[in-house]
Amino acid sequence: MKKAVHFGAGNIGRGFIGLLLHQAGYEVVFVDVNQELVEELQSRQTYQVQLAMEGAPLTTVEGVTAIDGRDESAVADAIAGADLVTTAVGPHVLPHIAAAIAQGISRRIKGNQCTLNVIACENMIGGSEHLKQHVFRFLDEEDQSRADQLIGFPNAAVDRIVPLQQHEDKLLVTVEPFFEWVVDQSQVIGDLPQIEGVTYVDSIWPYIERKLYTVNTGHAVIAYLGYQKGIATIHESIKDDSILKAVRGALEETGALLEQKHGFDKDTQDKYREKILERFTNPMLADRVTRVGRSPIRKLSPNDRLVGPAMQCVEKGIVPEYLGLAIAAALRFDDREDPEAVSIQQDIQQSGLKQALHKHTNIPEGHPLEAIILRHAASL
Ligand SMILES: NC(=O)c1ccc[n+]([C@@H]2O[C@H](COP(=O)([O-])OP(=O)(O)OC[C@H]3O[C@@H](n4cnc5c(N)ncnc54)[C@H](O)[C@@H]3O)[C@@H](O)[C@H]2O)c1
Ligand SMILES: O=P(O)(O)OC[C@@H](O)[C@@H](O)[C@H](O)[C@H](O)CO
Repeated sequence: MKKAVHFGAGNIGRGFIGLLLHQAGYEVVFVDVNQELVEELQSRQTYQVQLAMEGAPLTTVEGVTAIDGRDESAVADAIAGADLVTTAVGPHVLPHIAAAIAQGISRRIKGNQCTLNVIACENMIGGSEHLKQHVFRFLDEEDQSRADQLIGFPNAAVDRIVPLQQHEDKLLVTVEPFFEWVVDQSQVIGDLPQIEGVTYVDSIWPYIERKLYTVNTGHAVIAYLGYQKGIATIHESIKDDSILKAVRGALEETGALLEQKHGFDKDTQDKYREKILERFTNPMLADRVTRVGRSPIRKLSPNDRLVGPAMQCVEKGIVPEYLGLAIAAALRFDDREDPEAVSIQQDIQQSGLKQALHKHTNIPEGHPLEAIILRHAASL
């Protein structure tokens, strides 16, 4: 049986990647640092996935196990014998799993010449390449040159809304019915992993930008504006007329950018946007605005879903009015449970909103986007 090592037994790990890998005939070994999750997976070796729709049956994922991520040697052993490695840990965690992956690669290339692909399934542009850079820091020159020939790090875009789980069964995971997993085949080394549900494309760039700047931009606009209005969930927030207007406005801005940049035709992009807005209305997900708005420092960073497209819009002559509104709302996101939100609020208190804006977004002083954001921030 083929073996896949998957880092992150959380929502996307169990509810999407683990499920598809299992259905493709892989034995899935999860790596996680959450001891409770690891022990449950080790003892039960099975879990269930539930679709967020009326009357949907449960799908059982069997033959899984887990390794504690702190046991680097055990993780490296698993990688040495794996056919595929995937991750869904969050972008900021990738540097922390790099040492174990490097150790596994090093053991593996000394023992065999089999190719391996490592796919980061994170909401970020160039996630697998980014992971590769971290992994290569732990390899000597000889291993680096062999790894370059044997180990692929194909970039990917993953899309499936998986909210925070609140079941008595700690492993049960509720997911939306829709999913999309796109992988850059030009970066795969060896045979393409055969996984039903994975779409291989020649260049991932347009797909990841379209996903991040539509699904995640739209999600962020709703989350930050919903939070400002004291609304708890995404599906309730999108019922508010002013929020619906703002998310449509922001997605028209990113849509115009994507059309100019990647040549997506307007009709296709309009249909894509409407499908996504419909996904956000699913009440059975009960997806909290605090989950979707989580980690605002990451979400306000220059290459992420708000500032990234807003800056590019300005360059292309598109006025990012609604993106600017969402950036202002993100700066006002003061969820005390979120360490990044707390840190931004401290910066605002100490140095003022304008300084905090520059620090977290890298938007230059005097840039047209600055004025749009400050105007909206003053009225929130
Ligand atoms: N939830 C979604 O709707 C969704 C959809 C698409 C993509 N994503 C992306 O998937 C990634 C994971 O998101 P999630 O919602 O599943 O988060 P999550 O918090 O549910 O899962 C992350 C898991 O990673 C584990 N982890 C943390 N540090 C680790 C380490 N050093 N080694 C191994 N495991 C570690 C955590 O314990 C947790 O179980 C993120 O990049 C997210 O943007 C999420
Ligand atoms: O996971 P994040 O924090 O990057 O973004 C929050 C949500 O927008 C995200 O998890 C979506 O649910 C997901 O990307 C849908 O595919």
